[in-house]
Amino acid sequence: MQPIRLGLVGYGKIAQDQHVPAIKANSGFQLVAVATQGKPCAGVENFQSLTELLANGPAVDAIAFCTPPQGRFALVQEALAAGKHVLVEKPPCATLGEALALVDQAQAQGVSALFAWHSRYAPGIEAARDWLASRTLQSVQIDWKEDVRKWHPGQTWIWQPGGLGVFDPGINALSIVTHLLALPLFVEAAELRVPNNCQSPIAASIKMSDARHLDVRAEFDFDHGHDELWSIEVRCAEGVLRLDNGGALLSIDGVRQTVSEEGEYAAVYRHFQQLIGAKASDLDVQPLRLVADSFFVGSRVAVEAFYD
Ligand SMILES: NC(=O)C1=CN([C@@H]2O[C@H](COP(=O)(O)OP(=O)(O)OC[C@H]3O[C@@H](n4cnc5c(N)ncnc54)[C@H](O)[C@@H]3O)[C@@H](O)[C@H]2O)C=CC1
Ligand SMILES: O=C1O[C@@H]([C@H](O)CO)[C@H](O)[C@H]1O
Repeated sequence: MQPIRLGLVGYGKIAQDQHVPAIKANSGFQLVAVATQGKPCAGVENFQSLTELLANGPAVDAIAFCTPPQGRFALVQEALAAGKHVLVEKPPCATLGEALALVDQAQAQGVSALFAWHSRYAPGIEAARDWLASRTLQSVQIDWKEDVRKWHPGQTWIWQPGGLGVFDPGINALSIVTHLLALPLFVEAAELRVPNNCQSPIAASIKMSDARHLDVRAEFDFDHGHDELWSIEVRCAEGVLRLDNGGALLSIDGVRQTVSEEGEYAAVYRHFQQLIGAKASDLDVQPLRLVADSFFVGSRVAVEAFYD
């Protein structure tokens, strides 16, 4: 079977760290062209824009998007209009409206599309979801804290409108929790702590609940120490489930559980390949809705300026 000919737009940090290695390790894909505004990708044809890639580049079946969320909507629209399958990094767009429009356009075009919530593919997530399915949940505590200087060095877009600030990593925790829980979550209150030289928060506290009044709390921090804290604790009547290291580690009542050995991005691309084969799509906007609602109801607290 011929490999899926893949173009990639936005050869930046995550494309270099995760996407290109995962593509190269999956014989179902062949990376044939890159469109980027930064350094070129070795070994493939490079273009300054998606438009140029589509017009003058090699034939592609699918496009992976690793650009910042601002401006990504028009790029994905262009690929869909050209009949390409699309894999879109999180968050899918800068606004919920854009994401919903992409859902409709992908369906109308009859191509496969994936909003790639990469943290949902962490090794412990499916085992955690299976365990929780038959338990009586009482509360959820999310602590998602990392150093923006480590994970987004020099990236000014993240502090601009649409860049989400600390919700850029925090949305990963929301993508896990919305995958683990059976009922939709609602934002009851939020506090967004915004540096006085930024347009998006550096830290946030969020209180959420569901129709059964489950108590879900989240603490996000982008100015954390070098050792990340990416943990989710679910207290149930039957015991306590913890996901640590972004979902790579799962423990139940303090006992470490056996989890998948597949990495996040290997699983993301395997899923994309399966969707294309099945002429299907996977386009969940719930994590982005929770971020939007946090911005709607969140109180703003000005904090000291942030400098990279
Ligand atoms: N940095 C990280 O650790 C992770 C980032 N992500 C997500 O991946 C996305 C990108 O993040 P990073 O790679 O860190 O950002 P980045 O700033 O390192 O890379 C973005 C790339 O897109 C290119 N670009 C921007 N506009 C373009 C356009 N119109 N056409 C072609 N290329 C364009 C830039 O030249 C740059 O190379 C974000 O949505 C982020 O949330 C996901 C997982 C981890
Ligand atoms: O999606 C993201 O993941 C984190 C970090 O790379 C851990 O995976 C990053 O801040 C955010 O963009």
